[in-house]
Amino acid sequence: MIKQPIDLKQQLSLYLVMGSQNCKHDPVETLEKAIEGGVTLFQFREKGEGSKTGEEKIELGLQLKEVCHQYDVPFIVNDDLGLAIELDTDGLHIGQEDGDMKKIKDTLKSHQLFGVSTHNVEEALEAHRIGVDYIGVGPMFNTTTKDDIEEVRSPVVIKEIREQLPDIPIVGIGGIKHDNASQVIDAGADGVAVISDIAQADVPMKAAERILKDVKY
Ligand SMILES: Cc1ncc(COP(=O)(O)OP(=O)(O)O)c(N)n1
Ligand SMILES: Cc1ncsc1CCOP(=O)(O)O
Ligand SMILES: [Mg+2]
Repeated sequence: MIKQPIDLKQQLSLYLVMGSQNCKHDPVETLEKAIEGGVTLFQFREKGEGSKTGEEKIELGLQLKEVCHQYDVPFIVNDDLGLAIELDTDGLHIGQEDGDMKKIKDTLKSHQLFGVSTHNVEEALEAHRIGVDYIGVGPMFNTTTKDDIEEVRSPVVIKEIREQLPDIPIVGIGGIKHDNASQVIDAGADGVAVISDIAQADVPMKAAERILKDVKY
């Protein structure tokens, strides 16, 4: 367990979401270099074609958690409540289809952050009512990284959610790159969540630095 963030909004600034299937280079090295480039939060999303399962997934999760903790970056796991408990992660991120939000929240330990994906104002209001720590909103732009995405929303949906929920920590996701990240921040997000622009980069540290320049806090 690491110290919980002093300011979660600040920790959301540059949220790297990644599994081994997303990486051009070795995932442990990719994460380390990306953190050196400024990544502030990490989500282990080992999912889809080419991803690891079973013991291999657990082993990689442990290695990535260790890297995160060397740099005081919280380690969040995607989808997998069992893994979040087993690895005693710093948090869990789930989507609308990933289970009963309230029950999952009640199962997590008090130090564990709870993030939920939302696509519109109604889902965001419900997540807020349940008491999630932050919401992911997307897809902001076109992406080929995830097959089963909902329709592209654009940063306008963040503006709408922000008007209703002035204080909730928000991170945008989906097709975010260095040349469009500022649109997401300008709409009211506290940060951007990124997969391919960092994990597929030739030099992940430079890619992270480049996006971070557009993310003010
Ligand atoms: C920060 C963040 N926001 C949204 C998502 C997407 O979650 P979900 O809709 O459950 O899809 P999968 O990632 O599980 O395929 C996310 N992972 N992180
Ligand atoms: C996990 C996820 N959820 C909504 S879009 C998306 C994929 C984001 O990947 P990329 O940053 O490569 O577009
Ligand atoms: Mg999910």
